[in-house]
Amino acid sequence: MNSFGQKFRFTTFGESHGKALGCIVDGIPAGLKIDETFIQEEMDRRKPGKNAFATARSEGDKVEILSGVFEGLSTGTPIAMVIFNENQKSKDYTNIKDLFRPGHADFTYFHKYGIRDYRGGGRSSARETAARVAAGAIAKLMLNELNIKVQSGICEIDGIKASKADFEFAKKSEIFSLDKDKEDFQKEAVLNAKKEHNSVGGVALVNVKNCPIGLGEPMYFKLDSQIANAMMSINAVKGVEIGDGFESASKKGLENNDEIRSTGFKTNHSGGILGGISNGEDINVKIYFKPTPSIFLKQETIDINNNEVDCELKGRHDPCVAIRGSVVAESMMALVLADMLLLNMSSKIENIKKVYN
Ligand SMILES: Cc1cc2nc3c(=O)[nH]c(=O)nc-3n(C[C@H](O)[C@H](O)[C@H](O)COP(=O)(O)O)c2cc1C
Ligand SMILES: C=C(O[C@@H]1CC(C(=O)O)=C[C@@H](OP(=O)(O)O)[C@H]1O)C(=O)O
Repeated sequence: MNSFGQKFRFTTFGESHGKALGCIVDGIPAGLKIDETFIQEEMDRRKPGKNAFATARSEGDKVEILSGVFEGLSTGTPIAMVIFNENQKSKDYTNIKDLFRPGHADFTYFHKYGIRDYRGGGRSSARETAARVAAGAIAKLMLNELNIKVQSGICEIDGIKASKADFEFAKKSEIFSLDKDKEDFQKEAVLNAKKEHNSVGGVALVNVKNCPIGLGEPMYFKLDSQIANAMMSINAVKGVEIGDGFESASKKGLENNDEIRSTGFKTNHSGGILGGISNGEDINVKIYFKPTPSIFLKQETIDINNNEVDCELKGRHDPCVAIRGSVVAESMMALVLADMLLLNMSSKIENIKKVYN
């Protein structure tokens, strides 16, 4: 078992078809107001079974706080939260008991551990990300105290790219699309893939406003390396871009540099991070999700005895994991920033103010 973070630490437990999942969050200063309504709102944004664009598995994802909170305030001791599974229906998964689903973690889990919870992938199911969102909500409550805002949305589905990033619209969109004009095309792509028993990939954008200058350790715990680590730890994430990301490699220096004025940077190609340290501009990160591996088309695979067999899946699956994945990415960003704030607070406390406003 491992945990995430150095000062704001969390670890999760539980399986998709087990009794419950949850997390333990440690390192939160005492006296933080723990708004349970806000935690639940965050859970509701990610939870499955809400609409045609998510898996049909219906879960309430109600969070119960077991420890670390007294009279609505954090006590400075570990906060444990539990979410009971309600809609496991493990009989749906008997057909995958002995075979490895192409694109999923079955093959590697089996070979690494010699035992595998085949009920929907067990620990490898992104059901685990419910617990991350609960932990991320606590991180957000801390960030809110410093007016640091983390938001996200979908900028691309099946190659259909948003040409704007309207986070207010994304909050209302069923698929969290950042672009009102592209939303219908993106939705159509998801529904078509679903109709064809297939799946599509997508890209989420996470944006941070009011991040103070100075977060990030300059060598081995650079802010961008920690963000990349956090995002790549989410199921199905295959790439992370900071600022202009991969496009920077094909630009000239003059085009890519962000010129500096007394009022701040003129542009933000760097995505708010220079030398592994936040520069006070918005942090922008793109997260690339592959298409859902569990699809309902016939595929070739092997079973645990190395026999070549056909794989024909049943069950309930997201047609596009990027949609709910964007909420998870937002939570992971909040967790990284909360950790970095606590890590850098003692030496950088005087910098916990935005210089340019
Ligand atoms: C929010 C979210 C929901 C997901 N839902 C499904 C799903 O319904 N079916 C599925 O096969 N994979 C789903 N995945 C992806 C798998 O969990 C993931 O591909 C698998 O664990 C293998 O890991 P890897 O893709 O990171 O290599 C989901 C991922 C996320 C982030
Ligand atoms: C249940 C959730 O998502 C699940 C993520 C997932 C996967 O393979 O990642 C597979 C499906 O469920 P199961 O584990 O039952 O096969 C999704 O429904 C959830 O997000 O709460």
